[in-house]
Amino acid sequence: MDRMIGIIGGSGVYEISGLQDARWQRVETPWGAPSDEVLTGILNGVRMAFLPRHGRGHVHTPTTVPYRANIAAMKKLGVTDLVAVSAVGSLKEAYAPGDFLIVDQYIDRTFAREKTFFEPGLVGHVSVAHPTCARLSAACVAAARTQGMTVHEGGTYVAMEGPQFSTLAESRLYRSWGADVIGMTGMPEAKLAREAELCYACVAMITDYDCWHPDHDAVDVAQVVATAMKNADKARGLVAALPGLLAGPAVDCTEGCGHALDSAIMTAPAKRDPEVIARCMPVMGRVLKG
Ligand SMILES: CSC[C@H]1O[C@H](OP(=O)(O)O)[C@H](O)[C@@H]1O
Ligand SMILES: Nc1ncnc2[nH]cnc12
Repeated sequence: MDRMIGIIGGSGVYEISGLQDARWQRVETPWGAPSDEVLTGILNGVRMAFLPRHGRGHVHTPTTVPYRANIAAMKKLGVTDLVAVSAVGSLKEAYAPGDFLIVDQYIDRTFAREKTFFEPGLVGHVSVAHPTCARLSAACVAAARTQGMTVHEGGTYVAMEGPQFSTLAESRLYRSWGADVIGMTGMPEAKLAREAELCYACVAMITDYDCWHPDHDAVDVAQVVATAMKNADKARGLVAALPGLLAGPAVDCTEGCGHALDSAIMTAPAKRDPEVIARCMPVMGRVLKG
């Protein structure tokens, strides 16, 4: 099998263009339906799957996005390399609206979401010390450079519950922690991708200065949408450059993403719940089979 690229599109990115044999298809998972149908097709010889995170027309709040179904749908379609595109606020002067940042760390402040595929009857713990795939992230940086984009390599994303934007005190607190950008959807997406043994990278599109910057108005949806629209073509250019950088057979990722579950499962085989095993098979089949 060859590598397959999955794209989860964030606010302002509800489709990708240029796919051969493009079709929107329904995918069902044990965790229900994903945010929308998935657009599949071929781009420059590489199989692609695109899913708008909030659904076409933006129907899901950051809390109600069906994160488990989204990751499971990508896995089920055969995706090996999953790139998330996310609109974010900047927490640093040097990261200006219109710039892109390839995230490599997260602070997870979300609290009202299902964050794991594991459940009683099948308990496991994966490492998220390095929550993104360095190989895939490097490809995203290279793809951004082919488009002449201003791209920052590595940075910490604060995932907040939302849907309200931050208070000034919160924004200042996150800055004091040294975080770089803030958004509402990066978690639990990255954690679930790790449990599903997918390579995951996050292309953060900076749309605003949140509310801490003395020279800029506090963020509102109009600002986010205007900057996202202005930069959507750049994001699409980055996506179009990925197949040329990632094409090839689906050999094990050098970063070990495809083996995240090797020593993760704690529940003794005799104590595992067959129903839970059946449910988790589409995402953890590699270690649950046999
Ligand atoms: C439209 S402003 C807030 C909204 O935008 C970001 O979405 P995404 O991460 O899917 O690009 C942010 O996380 C919020 O969900
Ligand atoms: N300032 C901000 N806070 C949270 N999510 C965002 N998405 C885009 N800008 C944001």
